[in-house]
Amino acid sequence: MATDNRQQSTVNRQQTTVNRQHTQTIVVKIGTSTLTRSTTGNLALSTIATLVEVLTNLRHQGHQVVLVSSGAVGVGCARLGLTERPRNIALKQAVAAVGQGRLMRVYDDLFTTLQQPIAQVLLTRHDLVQRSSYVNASNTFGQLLRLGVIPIVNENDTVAVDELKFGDNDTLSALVASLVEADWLFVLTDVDRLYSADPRSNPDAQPIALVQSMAQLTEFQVKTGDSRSGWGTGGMVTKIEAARIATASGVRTVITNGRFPANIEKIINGESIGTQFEPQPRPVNARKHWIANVLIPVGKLYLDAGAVNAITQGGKSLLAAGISQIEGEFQAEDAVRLCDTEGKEIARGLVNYHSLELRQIQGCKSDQIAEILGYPGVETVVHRDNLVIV
Ligand SMILES: Nc1ncnc2c1ncn2[C@@H]1O[C@H](COP(=O)(O)OP(=O)(O)O)[C@@H](O)[C@H]1O
Ligand SMILES: N[C@@H](CCC(=O)OP(=O)(O)O)C(=O)O
Repeated sequence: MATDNRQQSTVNRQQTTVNRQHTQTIVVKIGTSTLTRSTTGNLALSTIATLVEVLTNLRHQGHQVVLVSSGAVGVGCARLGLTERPRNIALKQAVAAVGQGRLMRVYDDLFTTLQQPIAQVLLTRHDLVQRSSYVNASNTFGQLLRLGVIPIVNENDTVAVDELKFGDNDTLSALVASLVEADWLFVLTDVDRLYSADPRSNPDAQPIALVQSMAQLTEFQVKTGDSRSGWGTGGMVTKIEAARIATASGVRTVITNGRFPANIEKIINGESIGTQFEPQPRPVNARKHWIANVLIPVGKLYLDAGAVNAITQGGKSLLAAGISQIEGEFQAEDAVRLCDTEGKEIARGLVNYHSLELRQIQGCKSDQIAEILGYPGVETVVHRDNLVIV
């Protein structure tokens, strides 16, 4: 009997492994340069139709799929006869409102032809920096995926305020991939892969097939410049940043040409197309991962050598006594960078004091805090539960 149970549990384990291999969560990001024709600004219908077919096929194979689609501004411009991306924020936000509806109409028509339900999810960074709405968004994605729906995500451009913007959908796609604990993130663009330099201006740039760790990019001497296609926003810089966030969340990331969506399936099946970034182990502590990768640090604390050592080697909380200098204005519970004496970031965390209070108690012993501030403050400036070594 015991042997039977053991055999059954081995079979179950094997079954789970097989199921896991078969059921993967795949996030695909498509940029404006792939969605639209650069000459007219019109939608590249054949590319979009092929993408819709590929994503629906992946669903039929049992995978969970999320599409992060840019294009609201580009499509809105084409609809309104504007020939370049508006710089004025209010105009851009108005144009995005025109384009987003049109974009979803096209997706819904195409996916409906294949009986694939979709959902529109518009997010701002603000939605993800609040821990409660981050968890809420995660639950909503979970439900949509269990219902077999393909969520189509974009930044909520019409309401996003400058300070709390993703700004580019590459970063948004990485944060979504992390949120849904994806296995794959495909960043589709108008070049076939990452090169050692921008291939538009450097014909000798070398293609890069595999990046095992982000440190290798320095080794390969990758240059990204600030070049981007006519309608794109981030260029290669934001795609690499997306790969950094996603791989740190345990998500295998691929940069590849969006003109051939069928390559997505080939890549999942092991073909070497595009540039693949190998994932790190999935973080065990979701809250610390959120602090390190989702929050935007608003201040900088310089620490003395003793504090650096206590935090990095001793796993201790940060005390006021170890702070030598403070940069920026922040509220209690904002994210701040913790730096060594040279200004190199060593950790990130949620600070327990307003910057004005912290300036009064920096360098002081914890038992002096109550007297200086006139009320008993907390002992730690950044508690170790809210602190992540970077
Ligand atoms: N090292 C590099 N390797 C590949 N492409 C690069 C590199 N540096 C810059 N680029 C540029 O990045 C562009 C893609 O970014 P972008 O225009 O923002 O596209 P998307 O609209 O797909 O987000 C490419 O057309 C290319 O010219
Ligand atoms: N939210 C914007 C996306 C901007 C953006 O990141 O564009 P892209 O560089 O083409 O992926 C839009 O829908 O136009």
